[in-house]
Amino acid sequence: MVKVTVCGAAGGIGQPLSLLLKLNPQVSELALFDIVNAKGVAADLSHINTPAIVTGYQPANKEDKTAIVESLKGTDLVIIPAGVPRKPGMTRADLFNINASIIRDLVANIARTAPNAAILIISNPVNSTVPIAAEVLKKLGVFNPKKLFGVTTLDSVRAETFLAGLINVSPTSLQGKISVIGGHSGDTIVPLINATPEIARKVATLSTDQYNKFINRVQYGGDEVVKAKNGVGSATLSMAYAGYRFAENVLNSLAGKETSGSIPDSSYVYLPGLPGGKELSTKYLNGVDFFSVPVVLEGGQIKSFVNPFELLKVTNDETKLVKVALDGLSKSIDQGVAFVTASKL
Ligand SMILES: NC(=O)C1=CN([C@@H]2O[C@H](COP(=O)(O)OP(=O)(O)OC[C@H]3O[C@@H](n4cnc5c(N)ncnc54)[C@H](O)[C@@H]3O)[C@@H](O)[C@H]2O)C=CC1
Ligand SMILES: O=C([O-])CC(=O)C(=O)O
Repeated sequence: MVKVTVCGAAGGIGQPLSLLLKLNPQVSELALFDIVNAKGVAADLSHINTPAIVTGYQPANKEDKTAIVESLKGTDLVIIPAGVPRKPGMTRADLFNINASIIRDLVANIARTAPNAAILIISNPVNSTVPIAAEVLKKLGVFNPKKLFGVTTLDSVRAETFLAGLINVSPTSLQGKISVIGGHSGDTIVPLINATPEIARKVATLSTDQYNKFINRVQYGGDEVVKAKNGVGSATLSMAYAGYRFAENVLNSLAGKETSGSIPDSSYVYLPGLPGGKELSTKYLNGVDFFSVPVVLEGGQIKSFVNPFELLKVTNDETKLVKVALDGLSKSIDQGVAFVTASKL
């Protein structure tokens, strides 16, 4: 019996993500929360002949807290794609002003109603919204760093797709063979494509220009979609796929299935809360505490992480990318932490 709650379920990501969750036979209850149209989406999905019972929760007005509380009661996993997406010309950081308070308030409700749930944050800027969530959970005394995940899977999905085209392999075959670490925006995204000898041999055939273009495309893949959608939003379908891929990892771990032997999917996490995480942060990350690393899951939470610098092959070029990433990350993390410090919960 697993209950999953999606906050922002009626949005561009929320709808296809909820569809994919409805198809998962492990999900017994799917609670859809949104400030608009959650009931409509729930009614629609509820006709699909899979076991999950789908319910929609929508507040009657701004003061109404019943809907969010009911959607969260007894939930095992909360996935959050609530908030505004980018328009052309905006960076993810430009979303902070609106999305920071949305995440703060949703996570405060989770802390009070479902403190043991695993939380997956999709809303941007992920580099700041995850620190916001962590600070809220800390302030309310229920922070479990093993259960807070920033969803960066779309960066891996893009890296697998774009690299496959360059080295002539099937994109699917690259899952678990390469890795993406760091954060989730522009130059904080660091693809590690030499992690396994088999792929590193093929990568060695790429020219410097091909390599640089590949890195840039993964780092700015989000902009490619924002531009193509031309004012209508950002990635939704590929994100729903990526979010589901990570959620499925969590669901599988809840069902007792072990993370497979290849490199597991990364997530943006609070390292000092994980065994060996503070050492990783101090030794390799200049004290930056939030970072996306491959995570091994067990029972719906993080069991351990793969230290990329000790267990995966990180080249000199990739080390330089990490240095650049740390700069941007520390600013975004500080901004998120300061926001919650100044907030009344
Ligand atoms: N982590 C990642 O890799 C990615 C993150 N994103 C981010 O995901 C977020 C959502 O994107 P879209 O689904 O395209 O946007 P959207 O505008 O289509 O949907 C957002 C939904 O959130 C709802 N919402 C707003 N405030 C809410 C609240 N307080 N509680 C519950 N629901 C609320 C809206 O009513 C709407 O249905 C954006 O911040 C976007 O930047 C998008 C793509 C990739
Ligand atoms: O680019 C955006 O704003 C949405 C996003 O995070 C992505 O597509 O990676």
